[in-house]
Amino acid sequence: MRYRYTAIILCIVITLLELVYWFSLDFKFKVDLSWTDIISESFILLFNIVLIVVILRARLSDLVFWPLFLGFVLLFFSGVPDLIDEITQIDSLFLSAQENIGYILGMLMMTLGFYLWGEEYRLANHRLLQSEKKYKQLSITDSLTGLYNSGYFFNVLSSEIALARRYQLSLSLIVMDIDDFKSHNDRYGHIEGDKVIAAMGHEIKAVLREIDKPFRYGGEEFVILLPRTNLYTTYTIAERIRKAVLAIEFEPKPGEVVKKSVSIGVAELTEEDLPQLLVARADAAMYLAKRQGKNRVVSLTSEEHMQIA
Ligand SMILES: Nc1nc2c(ncn2[C@@H]2O[C@H](COP(=O)(O)OP(=O)(O)OP(=O)(O)O)[C@@H](O)[C@H]2O)c(=O)[nH]1
Repeated sequence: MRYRYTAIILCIVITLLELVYWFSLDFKFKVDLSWTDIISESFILLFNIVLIVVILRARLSDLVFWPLFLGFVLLFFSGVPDLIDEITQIDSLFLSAQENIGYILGMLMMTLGFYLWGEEYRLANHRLLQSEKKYKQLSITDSLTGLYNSGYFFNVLSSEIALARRYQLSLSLIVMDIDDFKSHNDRYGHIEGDKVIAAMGHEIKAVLREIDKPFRYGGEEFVILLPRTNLYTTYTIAERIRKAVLAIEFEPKPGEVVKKSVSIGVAELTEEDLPQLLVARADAAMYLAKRQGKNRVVSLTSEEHMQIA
């Protein structure tokens, strides 16, 4: 910024030198100066002032500022001889060359400056959109697993249910909980526990289709929404997840290989289901899986749920 004001001071000095040069010439004021000439020249002067204030006040990068500023200076110095020519009778080859060359170069520099300004604006806008997208993604993502977080679950659940109802599509839900996780945490520590949760998140993602939405629901609990999927297919997918997860080998201590199983509950949306009821049914199925010995998938229809509730 300091250099920018130095450049302005330099401009003023050059203008003063120009005026000295002008007064050293042999000239006469025009006697037939009209009001329209005076008004139009005043407006050009005003335009110049506004232009330089805009250029100085806008937070421009050096790449944009210098072509614009140089363009302004050249246009300004091509305007000075034009002004002299308007109000005096003078014949100077130097002034006429200054006017024409200054005008052409000034216009070129201004064009370049405005082009670069536009490009920078476009790029900044693009970056802003990208970071907005990134922050939105972060706000709905669980940092440990990379799955969606539980806060986002209920938003998606309502919209998926609305969509399924509107187009008469099936929709299923999986609730999954890691077995005996407390003892794993107690034995190997919280960090090793986190590694299990992260690896399971990764495995769930790998098994699912693009349209399925997995969430980390609580500490060691996951839920998965499966649009356009009936209970039977969901059961098959849940089995695939259970086997894939069970195949992961953890080594929380050197030489000690551990495998972790999961209990899974599965439910399908019925016509009269409220969102909470679908979750409660899949949850009840998961607890049934725990009670039946863990490491298994249990599905519950709404009739079966009513019988055990
Ligand atoms: N490492 C780690 N542990 C967690 C996290 N969230 C919850 N836990 C732990 O998970 C354990 C859950 O234990 P319980 O709910 O008793 O269940 P469990 O030991 O898995 O037993 P079952 O569910 O019956 O198989 C608790 O010890 C919690 O402290 C987490 O983000 N990281």
